[in-house]
Amino acid sequence: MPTRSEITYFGAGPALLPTDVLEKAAEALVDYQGTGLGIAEHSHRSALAANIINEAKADLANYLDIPDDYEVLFMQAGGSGEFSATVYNLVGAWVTRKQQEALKQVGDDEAKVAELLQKQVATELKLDYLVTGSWSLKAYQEACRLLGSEHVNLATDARTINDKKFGKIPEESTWKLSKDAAMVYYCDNETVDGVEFPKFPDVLAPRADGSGPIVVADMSSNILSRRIPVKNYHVIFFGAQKNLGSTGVTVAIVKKNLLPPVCPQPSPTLLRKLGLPIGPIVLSYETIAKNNSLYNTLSIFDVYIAGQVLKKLLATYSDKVDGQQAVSNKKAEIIYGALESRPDVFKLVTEKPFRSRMNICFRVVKTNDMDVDEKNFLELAKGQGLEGLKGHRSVGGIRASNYNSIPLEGAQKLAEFILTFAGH
Ligand SMILES: O=C(O)C(=O)[C@H](O)COP(=O)(O)O
Ligand SMILES: N[C@@H](CCC(=O)O)C(=O)O
Repeated sequence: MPTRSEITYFGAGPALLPTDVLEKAAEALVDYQGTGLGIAEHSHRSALAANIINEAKADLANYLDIPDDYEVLFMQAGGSGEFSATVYNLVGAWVTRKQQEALKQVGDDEAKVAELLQKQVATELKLDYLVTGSWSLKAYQEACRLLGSEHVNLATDARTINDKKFGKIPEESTWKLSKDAAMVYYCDNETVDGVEFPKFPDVLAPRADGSGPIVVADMSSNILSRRIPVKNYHVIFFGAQKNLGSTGVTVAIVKKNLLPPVCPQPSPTLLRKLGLPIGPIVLSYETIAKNNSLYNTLSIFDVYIAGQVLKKLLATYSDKVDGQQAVSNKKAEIIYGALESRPDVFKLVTEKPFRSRMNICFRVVKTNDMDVDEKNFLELAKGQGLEGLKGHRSVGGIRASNYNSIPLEGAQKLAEFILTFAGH
């Protein structure tokens, strides 16, 4: 049986966590700070739980330079829960904005306001989706399920320019963005398909006066690995189980102008009148923010692990996320470099400018039987302690997930294995 130190785990999520964080968490699970009780036993409403939440929030804000006009929320329904949460909350915010405008236009007459809003919902309510991989596709499908596809605009579908497969991002000039969309949604890094936006899209940038598209991004699999212009977004969400911590918490970074007092969610009565869906209370950003992430029982143990990972990142990199970004880029370069040096054996799935630094997807063609070659690759890799390299079941192939906890030596070891496997 291999020991932990003999394995480099390239799984896509849940992913490797730093060993010292796990050792400390294991102690905390039995006895947290000499209290005689474990961290998963203490009340989530205790002062120590509040400290853990507040420190994790502050450390995340520090590491990513999140401006003061954003709220950090710990939520619980995973990335998939956020596919729904973003729809409910952003549609609600759109209705509130239109309601505020209608009040100015027709005065305080409830029936007239509702009538005007009904017309606007029918003719103007649109959510824009940039579909560049399996996860943004799922988010798009969820929006269609909740709202009806007449309200969901597929602003771009990357498969249309790549032989019906994901692997490229269409030119921004071809995106069909709606006027005044309730949100423009995209997934910054597609875990399954290995596609990452090289930078924030120019066409979505805010104007000089701060106005512009309402941008929402899923950063589940590349958060904490590069600097992001937080101020360009209204919502950034991510599951913890790749770069942040253990499965069980999902973070939403929400711009405060989506929350009360600026933008309270519409009443359920109004939403019912408008025929719009009413979200579960546990997915309401407003409710979670009002309760400092403790509307209902939260796994403080998972927040604690996330907090410890952040403390380790802050202690390792004096320049915070920039330091990690340099290391992440270097590790990706090492692995891609090895693969690119043997195009006769390895076929990279993603076009170069859009290659994910986090999920490196490729096929192995050494003989004329790819299945056998890939099985062989995985088996030999495992023999070297290189695990978790199997591609997602929906697409097959090989995928090396290069998250923050993979050390530089781990990337080097994989690169050496790649070259040895290719042979002469
Ligand atoms: O984006 C990914 O990669 C993911 O793994 C999803 O965020 C996972 O979603 P959930 O399983 O947490 O719903
Ligand atoms: N996040 C993982 C697992 C997703 C799943 O299969 O549910 C992946 O993209 O590979």
